[in-house]
Amino acid sequence: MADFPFDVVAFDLDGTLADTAPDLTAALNHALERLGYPPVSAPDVRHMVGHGARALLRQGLAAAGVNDEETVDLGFPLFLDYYEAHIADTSLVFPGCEAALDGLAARGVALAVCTNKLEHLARSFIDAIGWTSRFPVIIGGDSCGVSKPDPKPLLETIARAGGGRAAFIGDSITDTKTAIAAGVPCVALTFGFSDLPPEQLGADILIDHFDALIPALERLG
Ligand SMILES: O=C(O)COP(=O)(O)O
Ligand SMILES: [Mg+2]
Repeated sequence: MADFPFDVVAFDLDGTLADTAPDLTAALNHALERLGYPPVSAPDVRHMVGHGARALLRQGLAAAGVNDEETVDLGFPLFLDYYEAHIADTSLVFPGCEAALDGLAARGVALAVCTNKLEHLARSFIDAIGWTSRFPVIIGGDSCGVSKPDPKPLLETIARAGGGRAAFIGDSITDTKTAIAAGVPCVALTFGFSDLPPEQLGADILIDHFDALIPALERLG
C-alpha cells in the first residue's frame, strides 16, 4: 500500500464526516425559542451550515424576519452553551465513513479536519464520537484568523499534518473553492448539506458513498 498517492487527507466536518444537522437544529431552535422566535426545520438548517455558528444563527433569525447583529449577539451564547452540552446527541457519522478512515490510516495517510466550526466545538464533536486519536490535527473557523473559502486554514491543516501530497474532502462550494484556491485536489460528497447540484461544485471527483472515497483518491493521484 506504499504507493497510495496522498500523504494527507483533510476532511470538512459538518455535512462531510457526519450529519450534524439534528444537533445544530436543536441548538439553533433552543436559542430562537429563548429569544421568542419560531423554530426552523432540520432540512432548512442543512442549507444554513458551512459558514460557522454565528452565520447559522444569523440565518435562523433572518428566517424569522430578524436581521440585527444585537440579536445575534444575544443568541450566540444561548446557541453555544446548548450546542456544547448536546454536541453529538443525535448527529450521525455518514455510512462507510469510519471504514474509509480506517482504510486511509492503514495506507499511512495522515488524517485531519478543516472546518468552519469553531475549533473547540469541532474538537468536542470529534472527542464525543470517540475519534480523538484519528484526528491529531483539527483546524476550525477561528484557528487562523480567516475561514474557508480562504485557502489559509486548509494550507495550515496540511502543514500541521506533515505536508506532502494532500487532498481535501468536502460537501459544499465553500470547500471546493478553498481547495481550488489552495491548489489541492478535491473530492465532493453528493450527500452533504449543499443545496447546489453536485456537478456545479467544481470538485475533481464526486462520490455518492464513502465506499467510493479510496478508489476516487487513487484515480485522482
Ligand atoms: O458552519 C459550520 O459551523 C461549519 O461547517 P463545515 O464543517 O461544513 O465547515
Ligand atoms: Mg460542510
